[in-house]
Amino acid sequence: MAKQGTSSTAMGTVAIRWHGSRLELLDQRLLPGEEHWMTLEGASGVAQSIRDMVVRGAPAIGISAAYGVALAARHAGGGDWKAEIKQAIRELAASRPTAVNLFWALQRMERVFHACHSLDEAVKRLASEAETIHREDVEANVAMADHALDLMNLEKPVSVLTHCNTGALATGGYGTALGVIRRMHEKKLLKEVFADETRPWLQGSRLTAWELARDQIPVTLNADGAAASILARKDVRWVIVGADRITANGDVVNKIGTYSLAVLARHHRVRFMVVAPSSTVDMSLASGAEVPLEERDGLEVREIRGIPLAPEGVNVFNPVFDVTPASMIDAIVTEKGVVHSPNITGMKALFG
Ligand SMILES: CSC[C@@H](O)[C@@H](O)C(=O)COP(=O)(O)O
Repeated sequence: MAKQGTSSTAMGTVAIRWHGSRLELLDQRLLPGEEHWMTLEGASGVAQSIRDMVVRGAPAIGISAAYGVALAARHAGGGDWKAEIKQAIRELAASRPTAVNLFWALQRMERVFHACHSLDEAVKRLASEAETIHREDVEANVAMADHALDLMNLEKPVSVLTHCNTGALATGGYGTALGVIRRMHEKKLLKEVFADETRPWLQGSRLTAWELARDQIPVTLNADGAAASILARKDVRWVIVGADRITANGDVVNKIGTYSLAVLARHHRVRFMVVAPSSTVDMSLASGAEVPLEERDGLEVREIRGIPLAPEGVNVFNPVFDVTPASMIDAIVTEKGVVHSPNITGMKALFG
């Protein structure tokens, strides 16, 4: 079922709405042209929505999956309800491989599930845990914006460049890297924000430009290939991006193109900041080389909404994430604090 509605609330743009017995997701495949909400009543629909990128962005995927588990409990048949919920968790875990927030949120839900003695208890406690995960994500975003502003220590407005979409659409609200940019704007410390269009899925042009324009934050959109020239000519002080997984040595896995930006930033002596909640940190993996990097259908590169951009059937390599080595990053900002010049020691000091 689908319906229209507004994605603006008193706290700004939102993309996830929970109503107790159903979950509503703003269909990000259709932005910026159409604001269309999908209504999900079961975990399978939520898993499909994550796979198809109705909802995307690491924290938003985790939050949606948590609500998916809550829905599974609510609609469990009453017979072997435990088996039904376990199956839902398995299905949600198989939706996308890279963002660790998905597995982190499912583990939290699983812990609560294992402590429940009846279906009634599971229905209540799983819904409440999903709401807590959602609320804590927004709180983390606000805290990260504070830490990032302290780190930048700005005395006058500066220009920044960002990649992909890390805003309210990608999180529970406010955003990670885009939350920092939002806060810079609120404090009149933002001169100009350049947004990479982010081929092939166009999270920058379709989502970031839409979200910033909607919140009346001026944005300048650029083709990904223009980033080098912008860093060379436009007095950009910081490149600010999000993450899908940060490993124990401080390597950052994020949207394809992040690594190239880090190389460019280093060449132009522009500082490079990664902003992500601690739910994105995976201390169980030693380095980015161990992270499964999702590859999606070549159709995403070959065409846009049915319009061919390349010869039919041409071979395409479409990895949608890359690994930025820790050595190329100036700071990782989380709600727990900042890791400067990340390495295993700094990561362990903050994340154990
Ligand atoms: C706060 S969102 C951080 C990341 O998830 C974001 O930069 C990103 O890479 C999103 O990828 P996507 O494929 O759109 O889910």
